[in-house]
Formats: sequence, structure tokens, C-alpha cells
Amino acid sequence: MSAASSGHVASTLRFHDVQVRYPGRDRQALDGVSFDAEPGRITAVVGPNGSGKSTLVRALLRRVVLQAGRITLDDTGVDGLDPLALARRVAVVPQREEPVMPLEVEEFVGLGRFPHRGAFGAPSAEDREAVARAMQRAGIDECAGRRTDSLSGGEWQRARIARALAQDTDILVLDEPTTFLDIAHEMAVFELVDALAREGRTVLLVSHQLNLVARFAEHIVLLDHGRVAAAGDADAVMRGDVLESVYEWPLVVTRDPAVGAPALLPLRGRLRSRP
Ligand SMILES: Nc1ncnc2c1ncn2[C@@H]1O[C@H](COP(=O)(O)OP(=O)(O)OP(=O)(O)O)[C@@H](O)[C@H]1O
Repeated sequence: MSAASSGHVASTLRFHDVQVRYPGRDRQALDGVSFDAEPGRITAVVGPNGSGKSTLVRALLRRVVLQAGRITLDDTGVDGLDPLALARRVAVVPQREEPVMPLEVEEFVGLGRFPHRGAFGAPSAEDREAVARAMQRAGIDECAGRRTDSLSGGEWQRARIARALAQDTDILVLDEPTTFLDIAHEMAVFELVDALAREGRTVLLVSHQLNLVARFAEHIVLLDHGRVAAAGDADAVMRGDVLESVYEWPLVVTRDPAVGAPALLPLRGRLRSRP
């Protein structure tokens, strides 16, 4: 299946027994994590704060050293790709980022084109088209001429998503992309991510929005202290006993009345004793 117009056929992104330990820490941030993110579907990574989700993204981008294990794109190790080759295949919306330069939104989104045209190349008609399309899909086109440091939290978030779309890759990784977004914009981002997956991209989505993940993601990986506590479809992962133990909070799992997906309802009051 072809995905982005970069010409790549979408790849399976595979984490094989990945182990990461940060210097000075006595426990592993990732401890034997294995799963596949396949083309044409959303693979969501969920889990409590500090469970290793962003470390997984950093490991993919080679920003942390693996103690053991491998991350591959269609059986090629990402460690064998130079940064530009990796950027032509994988676009990332990182969890946190502040505007560093006073750029207009359109210029900022255009930064996503760097793996295709180089840092100093003039934008081609194709670059300009990709930027316009990305801004439109991310719903930020009305802000094209605004400076990034004047945007609201939600507008800035959508500009960052647009920059990743402009990169035009077959693999898209989004680390909590709906932070700061209101309900309508949050739903619009989930719908957009869903459409991007259906067009054939491989989508890896880190999110705390379990109920939306249950509705949109075909494959969910639940991390707990750097290990995979559960993986599978929403029915396999969204189980009260599993989630209550991992999140250490009382909750019930019911059914979403609109679409029938499992829905999580946290209860009031802390668990008296941990299982
Ligand atoms: N640079 C670092 N140096 C040392 N320890 C780190 C570093 N970055 C993360 N950690 C630790 O690694 C573990 C996993 O962190 P990570 O940021 O991957 O979690 P997360 O699941 O993304 O959390 P959150 O939901 O809060 O964003 C945590 O214990 C964290 O404190």
C-alpha cells in the first residue's frame, strides 16, 4: 500500500526487546519492550506518567542509547539510517516544544520539508503545495501568516502537527498531540490521525486519552514501569483489573454508548491497598 507522496511504501515499525536505562538511574526506563506498529492502522502507546512512552519515541529517533534490542523499519535497523534518511521516513510531533524562532506559521510548517530540500534549498512548487496541504489538514491554514509565538496553546499544537504532515513520511509518530486542545479540536486530531492511517501510513500515537484511544486505535500497547503490561485491541487492553492495577486508581470499564467501544470511568477515592 502506498502512503505519503514521498513514494515510500509504508513500513512496519518494529520494537524488538528494547531496553533503555538513563545514566544514573537504577531502573530501566524500557525493559524488554516488543511490539509492531503496522501500516494502515493506529498503534497507540498508553500508560501512566513515567512508564516509558516518550523514551520509546526517543529510542526510535536515536536520542537515547539502547542497552539491548533493536528498532527496525521493514527489517532495517534505524541505527543504520543517517538522520536525514530517518527524517524522510519518520515524522515526529514531540511531546513538548516551544517556538524558538520568530517564524510565521507557514515558514514553521515549511521546516517539515527540510529532509526533502535541505536546510538552504529554496522551496519548490511541491514544497509549497505540501505545506499548504499540511496546514489545511491540521486546521491551521487560517493562521498561516501569524507568528508562532503569538499562537494559543491549541493553535501551536496544530502548527506542530502540520509541520510533521509537511514532512510527508510514511511513518508518523505523535507524542500526546491533543494536549491543550478543546473537545472539537481534539476530536478533529483523532479523526485526522485515523484518516492518515487509513491512507496507508504507519501511525504510532502516544496518548493519555484512553477513551479516544479505545475508539480509534486498532492496536494498543499499555506500558507499566517500562514493560508491556497488556497489548492488543481495545477489548484486550481496556480491562478494569488490568487498568486499575497499572494506574493504581479505582475505575470501572463500561461501554461507550455512541460506538460500543470500552470506556473508562475513574472513580473517586484512592485504592486502599495495592494489589
Ligand atoms: N533524561 C532522563 N534522565 C533520567 N531519567 C529519565 C530521563 N528522561 C526520562 N527519565 C525517566 O525515565 C522514565 C520514563 O520516562 P518517560 O518520559 O519515557 O515516561 P512517559 O511514559 O513518557 O511519561 P509521561 O506520561 O509523564 O510523559 C521515568 O522514570 C523518567 O523519570
